[in-house]
Amino acid sequence: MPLHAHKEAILVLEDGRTFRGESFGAEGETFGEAVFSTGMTGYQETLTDPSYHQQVVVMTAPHVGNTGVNDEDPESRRIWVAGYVVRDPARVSSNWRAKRTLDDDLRDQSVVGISGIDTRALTRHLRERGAMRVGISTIDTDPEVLLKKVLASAEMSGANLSDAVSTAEAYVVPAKGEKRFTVAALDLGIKEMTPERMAERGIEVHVLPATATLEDVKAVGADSGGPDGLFYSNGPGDPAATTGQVELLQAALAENIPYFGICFGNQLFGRALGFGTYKLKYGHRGINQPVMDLTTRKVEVTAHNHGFAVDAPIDEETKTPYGVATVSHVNLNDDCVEGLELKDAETGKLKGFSVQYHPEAAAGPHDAAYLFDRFISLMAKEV
Ligand SMILES: NC(=O)CC[C@H](N)C(=O)O
Repeated sequence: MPLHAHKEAILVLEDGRTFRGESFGAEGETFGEAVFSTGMTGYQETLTDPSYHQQVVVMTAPHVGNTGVNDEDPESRRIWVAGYVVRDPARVSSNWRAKRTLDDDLRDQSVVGISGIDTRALTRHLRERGAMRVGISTIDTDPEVLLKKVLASAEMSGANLSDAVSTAEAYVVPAKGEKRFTVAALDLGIKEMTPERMAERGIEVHVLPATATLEDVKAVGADSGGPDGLFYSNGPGDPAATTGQVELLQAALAENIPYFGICFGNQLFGRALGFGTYKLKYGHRGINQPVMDLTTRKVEVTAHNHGFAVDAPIDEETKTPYGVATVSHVNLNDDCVEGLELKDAETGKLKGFSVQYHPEAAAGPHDAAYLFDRFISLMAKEV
């Protein structure tokens, strides 16, 4: 199926750098934080990851859309990226699962994109200057006009976005096979593959809205004494702008509810333990990031999507009101904190852990899937 006829489009960064191309997906105007993803596969998973809410994603892979869009790979109910930037969109979808083209899907979901851009130059610019606000427009292609609007658009620092992407109602993902544990999972922007990975290990997952209280958490599995564990998902926004969920986690830790967190859930775990968070220059987004598990010294190749990180000392124990915290994983590219662990100060038993990357990684790699088994061991009190 050929691409639709496309209009002239313009992309303007907040520092004034301008790129011209043609519209891809919906026509119109959009704003967000410009970030780049180095994943060569998994564009459907990227587009539908709620953590990308209010971000304009630049794909470094030059040819995007080859396998079209199917109904199995979305990570949530819709596309969340605020805009999409590609070099060369595929003109045909070549996959037996494809139901529509990427161009059509972006149009149907009113996602404004731009193609024909020198994405290598744009990525190099973002690497050198850092992630920044951007606008894409097919409505007014005067860079001066668009720049003014970009400068008036929302910043990512300080943005609290979880409520906007979270589920309105709690729901249950049943355990597959024999049910072993019941977990309360706070949806801060959860990806569908996360409860799935738990369910296939015998966990009944009660997904709760981001606004859930300690009572809501404790009501999960109340007939068998409350939840076996608490999980915090990935999600968009600045972890420093969140207080309610940090306090909820502190209250849960004080009650010794075993904890597992992914990505935003790692950052909020860090904050609950008293660490700060900071904005990375341009973040980690892709599926080939090398991370070392500091306990085993084993290196995993992992999927990432984060622009913030936890500020915690590596190779040092930190005493907290909830136990002793340590950094469990680091990124080998930039030594950034990629995982945290909390142990009981007296018994040395694990109380909670979290990682900054994505062990559920629907588009792969699956090196980190062992972390879901670790959550099982934590709830079974084996570690
Ligand atoms: N995927 C995530 O959970 C991202 C967390 C946070 N919004 C960040 O950008 O760092």
